[in-house]
Formats: sequence, structure tokens, C-alpha cells
Amino acid sequence: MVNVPVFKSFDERQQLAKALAHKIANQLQSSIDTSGKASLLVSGGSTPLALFAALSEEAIEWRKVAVSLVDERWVSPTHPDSNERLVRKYLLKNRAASANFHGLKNMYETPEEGVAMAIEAIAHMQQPFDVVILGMGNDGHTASWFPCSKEIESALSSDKLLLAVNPTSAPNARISFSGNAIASAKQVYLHLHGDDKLETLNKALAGDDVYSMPIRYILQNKALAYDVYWSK
Ligand SMILES: O=C(O)[C@H](O)[C@@H](O)[C@H](O)[C@H](O)COP(=O)(O)O
Repeated sequence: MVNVPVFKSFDERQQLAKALAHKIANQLQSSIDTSGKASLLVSGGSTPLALFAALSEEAIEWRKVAVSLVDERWVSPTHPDSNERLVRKYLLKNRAASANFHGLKNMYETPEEGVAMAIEAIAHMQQPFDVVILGMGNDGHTASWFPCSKEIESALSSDKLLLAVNPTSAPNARISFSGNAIASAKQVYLHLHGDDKLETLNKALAGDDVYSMPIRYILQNKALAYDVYWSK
């Protein structure tokens, strides 16, 4: 089945946040109604904060939802750069406080040493993942698939769920779900704000080299159900 991505644009971030939160909540609840549970992977960064707040208010059976991160900076969960810290602060509150969060950071010094334990930490989440929320950098990275990293080829070809990535253009070593793991999801949302990200998206759509703009791995995947939600 070839997916025809939907592109939805909004004048206000809040409008996007409410609409996308409602859509995601409905998808999670319908998975719960069918299989008794649901799984959600979220990205970090600055874009998703309003979406997390809106999602946290959605009245679904959050105690049956497993939440983890598309990628994580290999820093303490209390560090300002931690995505776990961001999710605990902005998403896992209100009704979503009862969701089951599975962080990726563990006690190992490096993500290379910690990846096996991180895979164990998310092993019981329902797969394929029901919903994955991706952001994008203006270098065309998504997740931690950084074009500057030496691991970019394995990030997009590995059959492992998670791998360590060491970007040179962004702080912190990271751990990230692989291209295959994300592309197997039932639904992916690419969540973007601002004209700069729209310009980057159009540049990515106009070319085909996935290693220079890894977001293309998602955009070119005809079997993957992904929609783009963008606001000014
Ligand atoms: O850990 C991260 O930073 C994210 O997973 C990363 O892929 C993010 O989505 C983009 O870098 C966009 O970040 P902004 O939303 O801050 O522009």
C-alpha cells in the first residue's frame, strides 16, 4: 500500500498542538481498544512542548500507554539537555501522568555500552509502534540521524532497534531508534514549526540523497504512513 502523506498547516502553534494531540490520542485509544495497550515514541527539542501540553490533557487510558523517546542525549535525566527530563516535565503530567515511561539513558558511561540495556528497557513496548512523533533539524536530521555523524549509514540500515550516534554538529553523544525501527511504525507524524523548517522540508523533498538529509529516509518511504503537521 503506497502512503499518500497528508500535509496540514496551521496559523498558530496552539491550533496545531490541539489538532495533532487529539488525532494521536484517538489513535492510541483505538489501539488500546483493540489490543489492550498502545505505544508512543516522542522526539525532544523545542518544537513539541505545546503538543506535549495538549496531549497531556487528552482523556484516554494513559495507564495502558507505553511512552519512550525517538532519541536521547546521553546525559543524566536531570541534565538540561535530557529529553527524558523534557518529557517528564511537559508530557507526563495531568491525565498523561499515568502513562508508562521507558527512558533510554542508563548507568553506562557511553551509549555504545548502554544500548543493550536500553533495548531491554523498551522490549515490552507494543511493536510496531502505534505513533511516532518526529522533529527535524535544519540540516535535515531527524531522530539522531545526523548527516555529520560517522554512524549515519548504519542508523539508516541497521536492523537493530537502537544505536549509538556521535554527532559533530550537535552536543552530546546520543542513542537513537534506527531507520528500520521508526519506519515500521503504524503512524509517523513529522511535526515542524517555522518558515525555516518548511524551507528545509522543501529542500529535502527536492533531492534524494538520504545521507546528506536523513529526513529523506522517511519522506521517500512509500510504505510508511507519515503526515506532516506544520505551523508558522
Ligand atoms: O533530541 C532531539 O533534539 C530531537 O529528537 C531532534 O531530532 C529534534 O527533533 C530536532 O533536532 C528538532 O529540534 P527542534 O524542535 O528544537 O528544532
